[in-house]
Amino acid sequence: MNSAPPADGPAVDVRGLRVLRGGRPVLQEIDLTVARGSVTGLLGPSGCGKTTLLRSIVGVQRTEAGEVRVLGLPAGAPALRDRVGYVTQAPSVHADLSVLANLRYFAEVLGAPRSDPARVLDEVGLREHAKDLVGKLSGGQRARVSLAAALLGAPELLVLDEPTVGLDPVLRQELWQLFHRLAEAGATLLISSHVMDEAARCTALLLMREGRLLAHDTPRALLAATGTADVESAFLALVADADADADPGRTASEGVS
Ligand SMILES: Nc1ncnc2c1ncn2[C@@H]1O[C@H](COP(=O)(O)OP(=O)(O)OP(=O)(O)O)[C@@H](O)[C@H]1O
Repeated sequence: MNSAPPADGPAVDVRGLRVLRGGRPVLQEIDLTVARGSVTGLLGPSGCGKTTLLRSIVGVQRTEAGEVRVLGLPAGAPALRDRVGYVTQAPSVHADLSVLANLRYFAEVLGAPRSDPARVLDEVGLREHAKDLVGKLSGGQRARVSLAAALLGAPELLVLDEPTVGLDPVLRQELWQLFHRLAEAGATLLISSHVMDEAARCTALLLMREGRLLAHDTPRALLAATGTADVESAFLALVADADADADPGRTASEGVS
């Protein structure tokens, strides 16, 4: 008999994930869970594999090995379509339609309530721009239209790829407040960033480097474990540890030279 997936398991459960892109391994031995209701930050330098990991979680990335489960189901399962919202780095909204027309269109496709476009417009602070053509908006405004589209239907998991890039500090702060409001209302947020100072705003952190997970902890526990005062220093300490583990001879020879 098929039992229903547990509603209290992790929002995301990744085991032994390995991904090749262009014939090269870009994710290796990734094991992680994302707790329901968390605001989890996925941090790491440009090119370390953040987007590839997010794509694997939303089920649009071909994987080589391992298992990715989302809300108890295999990543990309049709039943997850309206339960997972995904915002890519490139705006996925139509430039030649107004903001509201875009949101009405996506609401229709998703079968979201008719009142949803107005609700999400308010949430991202774009109500005054409802009638503007998306193509005439600023980059930051366009990014918020993509975010609004992902909020339609109130998905349980939101996967956001660098949602605050190019936004001014006030807007960034407003968006982080929105992320926490959504989490308090029961959603789970997985948010990538290469800006380490955004880490402190997360309830959990995944630190990545060169296709591997370096750490998975709360910001506070990470600072305590590394004896550092900020996440950037913690990251550098973890990198130094990982390098020493990978090449103990280097540290030893550095010690005698
Ligand atoms: N379509 C592709 N074909 C081949 N290799 C790719 C492709 N897309 C990405 N890669 C490679 O995969 C690796 C991981 O890329 P990915 O976009 O996941 O990193 P990222 O951490 O999200 O980077 P950024 O912060 O710059 O967006 C990089 O080395 C990149 O060059």
